[in-house]
Amino acid sequence: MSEAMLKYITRTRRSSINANSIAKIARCYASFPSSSEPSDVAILGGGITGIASAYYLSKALPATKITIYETGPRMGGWLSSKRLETEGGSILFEAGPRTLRPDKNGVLAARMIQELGLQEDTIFTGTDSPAARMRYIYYPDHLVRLPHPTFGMFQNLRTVLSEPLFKGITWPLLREFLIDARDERMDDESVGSFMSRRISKNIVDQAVSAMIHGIYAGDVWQLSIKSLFPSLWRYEKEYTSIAQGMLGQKEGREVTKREQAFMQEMKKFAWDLDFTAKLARTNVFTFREGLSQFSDRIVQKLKENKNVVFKLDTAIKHIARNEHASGVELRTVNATKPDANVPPESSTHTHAISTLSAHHLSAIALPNVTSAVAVLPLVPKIPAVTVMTVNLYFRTPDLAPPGFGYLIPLATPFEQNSERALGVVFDNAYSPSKDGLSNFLDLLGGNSAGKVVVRDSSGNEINPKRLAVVTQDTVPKVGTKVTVMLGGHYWDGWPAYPSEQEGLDMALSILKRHLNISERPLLHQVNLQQDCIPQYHVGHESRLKTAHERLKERFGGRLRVAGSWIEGVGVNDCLRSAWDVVKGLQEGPGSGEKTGLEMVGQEEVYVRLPVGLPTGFARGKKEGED
Ligand SMILES: C=Cc1c2[nH]c(c1C)Cc1[nH]c(c(CCC(=O)O)c1C)Cc1[nH]c(c(C)c1CCC(=O)O)Cc1[nH]c(c(C)c1C=C)C2
Repeated sequence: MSEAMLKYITRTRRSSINANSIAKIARCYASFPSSSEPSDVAILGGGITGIASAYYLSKALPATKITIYETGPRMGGWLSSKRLETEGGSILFEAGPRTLRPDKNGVLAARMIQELGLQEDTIFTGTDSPAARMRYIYYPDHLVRLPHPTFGMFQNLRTVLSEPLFKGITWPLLREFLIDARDERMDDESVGSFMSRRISKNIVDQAVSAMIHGIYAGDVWQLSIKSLFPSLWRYEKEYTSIAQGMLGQKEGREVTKREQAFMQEMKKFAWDLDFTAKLARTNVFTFREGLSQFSDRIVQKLKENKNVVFKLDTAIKHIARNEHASGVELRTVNATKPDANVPPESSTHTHAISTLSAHHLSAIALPNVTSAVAVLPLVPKIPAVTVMTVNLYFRTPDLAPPGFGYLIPLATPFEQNSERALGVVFDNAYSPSKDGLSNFLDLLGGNSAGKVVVRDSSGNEINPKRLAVVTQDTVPKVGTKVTVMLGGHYWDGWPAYPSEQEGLDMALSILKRHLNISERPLLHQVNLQQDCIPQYHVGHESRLKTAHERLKERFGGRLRVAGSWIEGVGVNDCLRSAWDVVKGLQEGPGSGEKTGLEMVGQEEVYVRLPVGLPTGFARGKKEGED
């Protein structure tokens, strides 16, 4: 019996119990969902975490009513792909993330692709492609191609010995295993501090800061080593050095029991083995219509389900436990026509999953009373950075070198990066056009008629199926497509951001200086993504633990959280966060203790996987196989 029911009965007992009140109790009992059954769940936020949570929930608990509340007019959040028309076709631009990786949490995206029948629209970029092998850092005044095993020992050695990028890095890296492990009492530190303590400050300023720009657009001197690279943090403690920790993995990779259980669960899925074989050779993947096609397909699937309701253009003003503590109450207004005279609409749900930012959630969870007592925010402050992405398309092909793109480290002199760019993505690398393949594809008609046989450069006949490549851009002759990334931590505390025109000018100036591109772009799109990447600053884990305690205390398991501020900032991490929060809801016992953050900072038990054991999907089985 619920806490609310008990309260009701106690109150009723004080007065006389008669037939009427017994009937009232019975009615009341029937209207209360059993203690923690998630029969009516509100999902706050229609970004990728929100819709993935709805998707997993609708599969795990099909009878549950799900309502997704989204402030904006569309679902998908930061996943935003747009097609721009140009001569003879169109070019697809991504404002936010553009590719996904199949490894680790990527197994969830892979699984959804199969479940949603998206394989035919998936663009796979191979592990042996230029995108996977050729990555660059701009330092101090030119692009440096990073060493890769496929370039051979001689070439790699030459790069390391001749490039200023590697100055003050190579030797400290080799003797890292001699450096003493940290003091036991140290609870966290910045990535920059950890790496300079164990290796050198040069490696931080010249290299690690670049990598951190490419993932978090953040400041290496503020971000937490414990939250961003937990295995490196652990190797130092358990093995006394990073090098020895890595060597230790040769006997079999160590994973937490939680990860092992997740992988085992993923393996039970009835994988299409052709698909997983492709994924095993894939570095990154995307879709014909960009990453929005992925979120759109999830939404389309959800729309087929009569238990799922979408509330677009609906801003949540307030969230609290309802009167009987048997659920949560939301107060919402129309986001397009906010009118102070129209009272907010109220709705009650047995549970809510918030996929909002930590800041947004804390703002709507403030108690509705004017009180002199300051109330602690539900989630302690987790900052976020703003990134401006500038998509550009030039008519001339190959204006950028082959490869994924380049990153700009902190150490790059100001005069080489006065615009404070973080890096540039060469979008052609993962998004091929029909061009180049078009000759082959034209021949295909003849081939299927038995007239023409297509051969590769070694004279081997090419299977026509191999040529049926999915492409994003539809122009007959592809030009150069790049995205310049600006801002991030460099813009922290700025009262205003550059305008679209200023962003465009800054991007063109960077490309002129770094790649000598002076052509005017045929197409461009400037996207200001405000507060798009949460920053896991030093102490992040303890902030999450605090949030867990407050959520538990104030919402008793009725409000759960998921999103990019919890398990990682990538799309795959958001899917994992959605998966985990739904698992938590599905597991009845102890649900009042659950918040979506219950796994944070737990004493982890590690197990060793047998050598070469692949990730969750790679050993998939056909349905019915043991
Ligand atoms: C809007 C800009 C973003 C920057 N980082 C991310 C976004 C969305 C998130 C992110 N980017 C990467 C990862 C690692 C895991 C992965 O999925 O690969 C994460 C969590 C790697 C990455 N960085 C860039 C690209 C194209 C990718 C591949 C994944 C993706 O499409 O986002 C380029 C890049 N991203 C940022 C910058 C400054 C940058 C510079 C070249 C910031």
